[in-house]
Amino acid sequence: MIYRSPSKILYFGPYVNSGTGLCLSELQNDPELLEIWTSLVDCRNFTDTCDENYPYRSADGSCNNVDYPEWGKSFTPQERFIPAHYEDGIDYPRDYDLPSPRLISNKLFNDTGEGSYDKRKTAEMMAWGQLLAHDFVLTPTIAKVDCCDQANEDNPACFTIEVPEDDAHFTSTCMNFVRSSPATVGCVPGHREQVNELTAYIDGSMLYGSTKKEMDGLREFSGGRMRCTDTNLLPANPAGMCLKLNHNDVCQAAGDSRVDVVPNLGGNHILLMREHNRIADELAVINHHWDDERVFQETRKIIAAMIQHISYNEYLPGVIGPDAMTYYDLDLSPWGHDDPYDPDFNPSIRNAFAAAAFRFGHSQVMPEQAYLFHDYVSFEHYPLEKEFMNTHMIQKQEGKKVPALMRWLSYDKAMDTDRFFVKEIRDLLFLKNGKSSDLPAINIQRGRDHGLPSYNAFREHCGLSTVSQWNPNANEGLEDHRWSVTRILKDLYQ
Ligand code: HEM
Ligand SMILES: [Ca+2]
Repeated sequence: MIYRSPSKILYFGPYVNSGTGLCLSELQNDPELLEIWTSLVDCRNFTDTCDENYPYRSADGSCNNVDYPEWGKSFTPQERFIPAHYEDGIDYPRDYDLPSPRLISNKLFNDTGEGSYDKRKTAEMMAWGQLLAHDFVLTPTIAKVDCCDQANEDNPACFTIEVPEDDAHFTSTCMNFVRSSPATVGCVPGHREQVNELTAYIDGSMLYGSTKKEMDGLREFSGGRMRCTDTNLLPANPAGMCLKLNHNDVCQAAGDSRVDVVPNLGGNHILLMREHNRIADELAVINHHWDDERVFQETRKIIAAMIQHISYNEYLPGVIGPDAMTYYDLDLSPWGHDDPYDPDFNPSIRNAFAAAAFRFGHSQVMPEQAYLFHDYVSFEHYPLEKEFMNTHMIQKQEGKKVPALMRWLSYDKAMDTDRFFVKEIRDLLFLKNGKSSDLPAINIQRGRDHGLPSYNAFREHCGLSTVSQWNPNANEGLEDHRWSVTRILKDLYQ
């Protein structure tokens, strides 16, 4: 599997679209194109050899499977469940005749009081989902560009979202959107794929990093420990993009660069870092003969196992329910080890899982962040829109309030998993200087950017009936949707 420098490959799309009149297979054999292609692309063939006897995971996920050393490695293209569907078969998003994602968001996702807190799932269910997502996928975008600026009208990195003129929140008719970095599979010109910058394995890479360089930068190199501040917080990241609204606030350094997005995420990162150091200290005491490397790697192995266990034993049953756990043979054995490892299965993240399915968690996002104090009665609430990229809740009083943040997550409830998204992420995402964005609208546009095929194509792939009529009572109707939802979809897509 080969990953190419994304910013360069971008120019392949416009070249093909510029009316050569050739189809992809012809282009692949066209000497002129191939010459341009080879001058642009950076084919990173995997050249390392795997040491079959090395007992720990590599930092970048390579060599997990010695027969396919690049499977699940960081900086490789994402896989697909079903083939990509672009307008031109190569890289142009399928948006012809499709409604504006913000219009869909207004009609389908707007929480006008129907959305409610989940009766059982704690806020930590949401927070763990986000943490877990940041263990297995980060899809880079091309650059930081203001695509609504006229100067970027023809920028191929841009794919702005059209905002309806009568929008109840946004006054501008343009919402910024930058396309994901392109890549292709195989060392030949091909259709557009997207990259995963992280190890696809649940291996704690949000804590340790997804390259050796990142990992080394986060290690203390003493006693097997991870670096932390004197007050047991994450080390500072001087290059971070957080808000720093208060004098002593700093951005945090972690294995995943999104650590500062919301306090619930930073809090969970701190939890893992502290747990690593707690275990490392204990292992070092009982194993005097172990050096720093041994203590670090053994601890890392235990932490990854803990993350996997929590995810499969507690989180996943909460998400899909006990019946689906059993149906898909996902229940863990109550004792001993299972060995369901399949060496022929590529564990790379599937594009539609990252760009669509696992974003279900955005519906669980609560409208606030909070502290809950020792008495389990006194709260201090902060509106979510004030907390995006804001590390103050974590760093206030040198981190003394982190336990109260984690207590809140373990006690209060997440929002229901449904079609409603709180206004804090639907209207006010990343609010700064009066400008903000809409997360579920971005999710829809991201699906189009990545060439995800239609809902019907996925229904077919999942063994569900395909739909050709709106009437839920008719044959080939949207029978597994409520009529209230079908009606909205019908208005939008008919
Ligand atoms: C306050 C909480 C959260 C915020 C502010 C947030 C925000 C975001 C943003 C801004 C993106 C990038 C969207 C894009 O440009 O395409 C994103 C992606 C994503 N989010 Fe969330 N999110 C939150 C919670 C969650 C939760 C609870 C889950 C899952 C249970 C989740 C799963 C994902 C996934 C899988 C992606 C795609 C990542 C990638 O491929 O790079 N997020 N989120
Ligand atoms: Ca990982």
